[in-house]
Amino acid sequence: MNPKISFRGVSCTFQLNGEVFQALDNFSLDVADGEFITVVGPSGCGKSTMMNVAAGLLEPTAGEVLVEGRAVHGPSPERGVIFQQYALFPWLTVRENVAFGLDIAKVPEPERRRIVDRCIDLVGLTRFADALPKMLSGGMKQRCAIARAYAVNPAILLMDEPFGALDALTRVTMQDQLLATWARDTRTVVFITHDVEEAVYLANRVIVMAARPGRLHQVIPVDLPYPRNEEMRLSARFMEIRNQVWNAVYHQTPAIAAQAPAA
Ligand SMILES: Nc1ncnc2c1ncn2[C@@H]1O[C@H](COP(=O)(O)OP(=O)(O)OP(=O)(O)O)[C@@H](O)[C@H]1O
Repeated sequence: MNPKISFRGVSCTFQLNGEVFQALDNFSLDVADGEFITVVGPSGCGKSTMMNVAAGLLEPTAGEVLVEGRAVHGPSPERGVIFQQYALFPWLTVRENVAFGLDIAKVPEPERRRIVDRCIDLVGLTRFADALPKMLSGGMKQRCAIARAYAVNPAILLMDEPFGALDALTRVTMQDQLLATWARDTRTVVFITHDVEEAVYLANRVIVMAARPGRLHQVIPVDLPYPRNEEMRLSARFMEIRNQVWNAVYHQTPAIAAQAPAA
């Protein structure tokens, strides 16, 4: 079967203080339709750069990203993007923020209301539907951003550390909600995280990147069945894969190993 997303030899360079800096070097990866992949790696290894190319927000210096065989040259509603910074419109309520993409797509009113209510409910913000973003906590803002991305029902979700700013409990709940949504309504997901356990818990495959230059380091399949649950986090197999990902991330080089947090 043809991949949903295909990174083909993607390289990105930036000019930094008059010098050429290689943020991503010859990155190639196929992502299958409906696959959930997570991306981990040391800071500065090009994770966001890779995602920005897939989102169509950045043109690569070499190579290309194909979606269903078509080259990406700009953003598209088929690719929903969620960043750690919530990027909500401060003057719109939660409901209006979530409805934003549907307004642009001219989805008629009864249908729009149904979708907005469902997405707000999915992220647990029903009581705050008429609140402005300034009245929400960080976690609630992020849930609103996620509801907004879900509302336009993109075939591909590109998520750049979406749960990074959430407290531990909200984060675990959001992981389960994301997997439940994905199981009901399968999309292709590319999810960047710094959290190795989160990477293993969510993914079909964990992509480990390396830095200087940013590149693909290892692809680690996660052979745990779905639906995943809290008990699995304590299973021997989960710990085994988690340790494999941990070693791939933090023992790439002695310099990175020296900075590694306690395992
Ligand atoms: N627009 C830019 N101009 C110059 N350098 C850039 C630009 N964007 C990214 N870089 C550099 O490219 C490298 C990769 O950045 P990127 O944000 O993709 O890494 P990352 O793996 O997502 O990092 P982190 O985990 O810290 O978020 C970094 O060294 C960064 O400083």
